[in-house]
Amino acid sequence: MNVDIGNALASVASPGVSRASLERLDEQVADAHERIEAGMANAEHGYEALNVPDRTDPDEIRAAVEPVADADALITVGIGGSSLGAATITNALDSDTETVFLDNVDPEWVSRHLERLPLADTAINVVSRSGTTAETLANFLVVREAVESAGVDWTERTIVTTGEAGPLRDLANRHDLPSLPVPDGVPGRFSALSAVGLVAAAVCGHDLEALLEGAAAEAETLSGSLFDCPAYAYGATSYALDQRGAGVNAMMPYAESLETAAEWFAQLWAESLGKDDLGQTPVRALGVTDQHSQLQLYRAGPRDKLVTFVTAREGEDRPIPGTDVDDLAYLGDATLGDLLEAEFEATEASLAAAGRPNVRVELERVDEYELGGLLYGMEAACVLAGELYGVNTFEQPAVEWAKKATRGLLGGGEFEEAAAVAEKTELRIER
Ligand SMILES: O=P(O)(O)OC[C@H]1O[C@H](O)[C@H](O)[C@@H](O)[C@@H]1O
Repeated sequence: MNVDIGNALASVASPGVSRASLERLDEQVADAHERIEAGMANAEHGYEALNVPDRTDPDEIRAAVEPVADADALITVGIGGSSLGAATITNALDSDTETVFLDNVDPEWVSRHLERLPLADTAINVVSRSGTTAETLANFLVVREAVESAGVDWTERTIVTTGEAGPLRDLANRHDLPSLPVPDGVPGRFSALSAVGLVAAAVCGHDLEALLEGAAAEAETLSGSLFDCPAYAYGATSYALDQRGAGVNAMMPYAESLETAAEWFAQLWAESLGKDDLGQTPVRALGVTDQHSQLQLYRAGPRDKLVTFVTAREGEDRPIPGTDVDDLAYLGDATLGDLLEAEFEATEASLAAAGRPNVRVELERVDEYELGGLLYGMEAACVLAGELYGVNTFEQPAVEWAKKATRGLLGGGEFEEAAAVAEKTELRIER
């Protein structure tokens, strides 16, 4: 990926970061890079995530999915980091295999999918690093029962990706299911380029080598200066803008296929950096659609936002048919791609003209290689930002509280968090 931070400079935007400040920040980037390199070299928890492209074996993943390679549909049961990476890849790329991601326990929605899908020709991809996540295990039990009721042997259609030990690992062993490990030391939100994200990609027939090569090429750019490394340029600029008041980071891909990438980014940024009263709030937007809903706020609302555009330089195009309506004639000389690009450039310029900081992340096109680069690049940007904030990027203790409370409420043990639910302060206004 390439990154253009010109519209984040103080000469353009407020908040903005001056060239001189960036140069000072670059000294901290050099120190952070040293720390990151050492963490990678020693396979330390979290830093190991940046070694994933080197450590992932595409043959092992393809062998595990071989029994379901002919599936017409794929249900991935997982949540957060065990779903969003795979969804980012498969939603971005074209495939004949329909993909469904059960990352919610809304019963009506789950049932609707199960009633609609051709269960006899559907593969099931269960993913949980811990193997204990209630939503994932509950959904898996529901899917398994539905598949059994359809007269299908679920053990022949299921692939498990999980940690070395835990209830899901036990289940995979008991039924002799094809299973893959979640690499050690790699938190879920950093695991898209391991089996966690690549099983779904393999079932859909995507090029795993290209995904990993794109990521490896991005890894090659990691260096001690933000001016030489697009990922660090993005991480450092986002951090610097947050320090100057841009506490919101709205990611706005100009490609429908990249909408899920903004969701994946939101988890990465929020769970990794949101701690110790610090962190930048990720917001999901989509170009051009959200020009007609959120742009007003981004251009004229509080000066607390960085807008991150993600664009692809080339892609499939489609001409706009001509018309004899005079006022619409200009459209007939263009393509949908021309319109998309013109709208992107106009939006970017409109934010800059209003002094609102924005950064452009450019891909050549939306394919496996470029996606691998984007996923890896944003992960590296996040790790760098975590170093600059001085937070523990790789933990998410605040998420655990609600997990314990939920478990307690369902009778899964004694948790003081569950008791706190009953203590809610009320001020009800009723009709
Ligand atoms: O992969 P799992 O162990 O099932 O975890 C799934 C997700 O749930 C947790 O609550 C964490 O906050 C996420 O970081 C994680 O990606």
